[in-house]
Amino acid sequence: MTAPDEPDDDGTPADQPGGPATPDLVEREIAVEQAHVDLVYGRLAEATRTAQEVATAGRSLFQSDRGSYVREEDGTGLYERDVFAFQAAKRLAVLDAEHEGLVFGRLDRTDGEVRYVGRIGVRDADYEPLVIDWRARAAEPFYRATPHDPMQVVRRRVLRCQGQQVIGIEDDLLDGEHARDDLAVVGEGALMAALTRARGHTMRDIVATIQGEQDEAIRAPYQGFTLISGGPGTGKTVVALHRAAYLLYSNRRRFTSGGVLVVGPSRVFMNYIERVLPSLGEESVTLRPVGTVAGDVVRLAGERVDDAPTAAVKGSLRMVRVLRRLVQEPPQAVPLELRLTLRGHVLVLRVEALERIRAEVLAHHKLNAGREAAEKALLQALWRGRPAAELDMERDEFDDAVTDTAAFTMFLLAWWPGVSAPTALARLGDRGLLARLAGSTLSSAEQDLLAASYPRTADLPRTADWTVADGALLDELVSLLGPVPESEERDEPLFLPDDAEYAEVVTTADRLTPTREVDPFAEPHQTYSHVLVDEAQDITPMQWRMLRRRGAGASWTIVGDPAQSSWPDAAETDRALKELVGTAPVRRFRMSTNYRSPAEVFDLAASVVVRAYPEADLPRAVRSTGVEPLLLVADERGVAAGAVDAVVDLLGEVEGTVGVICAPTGRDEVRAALDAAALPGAERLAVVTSLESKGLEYDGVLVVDPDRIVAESPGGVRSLYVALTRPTQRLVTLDAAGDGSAGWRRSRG
Ligand SMILES: Nc1ncnc2c1ncn2[C@@H]1O[C@H](COP(=O)(O)OP(=O)(O)OP(=O)(O)O)[C@@H](O)[C@H]1O
Repeated sequence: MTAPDEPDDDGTPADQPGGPATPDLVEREIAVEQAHVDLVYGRLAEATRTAQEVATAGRSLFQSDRGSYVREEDGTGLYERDVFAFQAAKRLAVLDAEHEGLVFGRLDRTDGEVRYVGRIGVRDADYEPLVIDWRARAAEPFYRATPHDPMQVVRRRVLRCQGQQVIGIEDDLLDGEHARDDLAVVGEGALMAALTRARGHTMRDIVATIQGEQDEAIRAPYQGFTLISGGPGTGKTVVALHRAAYLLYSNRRRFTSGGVLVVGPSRVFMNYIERVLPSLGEESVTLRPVGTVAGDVVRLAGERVDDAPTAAVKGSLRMVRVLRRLVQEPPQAVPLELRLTLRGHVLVLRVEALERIRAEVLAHHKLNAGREAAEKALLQALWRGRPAAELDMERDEFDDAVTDTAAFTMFLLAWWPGVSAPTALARLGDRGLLARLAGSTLSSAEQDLLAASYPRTADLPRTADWTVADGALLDELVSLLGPVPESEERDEPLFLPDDAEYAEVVTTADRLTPTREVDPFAEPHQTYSHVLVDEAQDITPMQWRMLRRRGAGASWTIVGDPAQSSWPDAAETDRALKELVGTAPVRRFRMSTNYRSPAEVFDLAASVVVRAYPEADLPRAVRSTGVEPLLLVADERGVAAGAVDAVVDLLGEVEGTVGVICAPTGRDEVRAALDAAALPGAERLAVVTSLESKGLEYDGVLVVDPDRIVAESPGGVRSLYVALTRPTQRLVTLDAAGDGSAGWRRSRG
């Protein structure tokens, strides 16, 4: 591509590389870029029209008009030629609706070539590229070139657009030596411009300003495990999402047919990130909060959370042992004896024999797949115990006669019923049974907690009652029990009906074509060819097992920061992750720059976390606002009233969102006080717990009663660290006690 015509140069020194940009110059440069952007949109509009015409004409010709019959191969050729344009136009419609700017970058190279970079690749009628897809190799220098290693790029330009209008440009001069005299350089730098803009309620893509170290992680090969670490605000989440889009681009066949699963901490978080992939033109990724990953095998809402100590028991690897014992238990209310009459003779199997048979069958079969084997074993035992002298029968005849009796058939169904995972898990509410199963595995206090979380009612817990941690236990049970035979599902069905509502932001329906070789009875879990896990520091060992079932043959991207963990036993999660990785190849990337919080805010947060967690990976903040965090103390009216005052000020100080972060037991009171105050600008406000604030960000943040957050979270100070690192602009804290006793302040390093 050659450089588009520059408008007439008025010859002022301001046009020289590096010189100050006058408003005139900026306007003229914008006009140049607008001309190219118009060309691209014009080309796409033209391609859409042709594709639609061909589609319509082709359909009518093939369907009815025998007179103007067109040979099939001609029609196919027309379709093929325009399918690309049609698909591109369809994607553009998505992008247009979702996002500003299909074209966002330009590279001026030392050899005079100009390359435009955009969300998708577009060619002109002669097949010359008008825009290169950001994921293509030719676009790499846009993200990697630096003044130190310019990669043949003289000037990198970022275009800011609103719809199809170019409204701003930001340049970096990377190679002054090779710059033409008339090469203009304008703007303050695209990154800073992007970072200082106010935030909305959903995350934006960063495709125009991806930084070098981020780009390396995004474009890393897919095989094995890619582990991305870094402190708060270093872009781990956006990098992971752009990586998903990159993998789909560079290995489309593999990943669209095999599927990509993105797992995050909560539904709020998934809603926050859900627009990033569509804005990059990717609709085919499955997004799931970790609480509903098991939604493919059991019905669950996965919204409720257990209190911290209970969640810790349910997440521990020790639960595997408890559940294995649970499935060995005879189901509730099974008959203790088999007794039937055959040709006047009474045949009996007593409880000891039955227990032996059950254990033997379960040693080789999952419970729900074991009934046939159980039947055979019962027949064998009856045969061995028959009065052989008096009952003169061949074996086949004997078996037929026994299985024909109603007593045997009814016994078998009652003694070996199909058991669903929810039915099995609910039995842990039986404290006596739990003591038997977990006596040597869980402490008595832990058993109490577990039993109390499954109330003993006549009915099963409702779908909405299962907690996030229960999801992994139910999943483990499905894998231990196998699917319930369809004919006898008595409670919650194992497979979801078509209209089931579960939290899948983008469905995989398209992906699951009938050609997939998955036998749902052999392996009920949906599997994926790439699994991407965000906030991995909070994935419990039981949840890692659940995720592993979704990605048995997958490649993985795992993103996290141990210093933000809310799991009490960091070593145990670490072990679980190591077990998952095994001997597979591992690639590690560390993100080192905090793009979210100003230095003043991050310094405070860092000083708090290092005391409790000295090994925290502290990034360098890229911005500074000159405004120190405000540390307030509630007066005699209490924290809720103090929070309302502080929020009024914050709403006035920042343009975008304001987050109020509370301890779990304090949130409702603060929310009620804010609701009652009915503040103008309340639509910009969110009141959340520190757990719920994971992965999110707000322009202004009020952290209410930091000591209480530390006290109520299993992650302790690490949970407070999460809260303190959410602001993009302003941080305010509000202590409850006015006597200077706030522990978190005293413990600052
Ligand atoms: N290259 C970039 N250009 C523009 N903005 C960026 C860039 N990298 C990151 N950001 C912004 O920085 C903020 C933090 O990014 P992100 O949420 O991905 O960080 P994180 O490392 O996942 O944080 P945490 O661990 O705290 O959840 C987001 O607003 C993101 O858009």
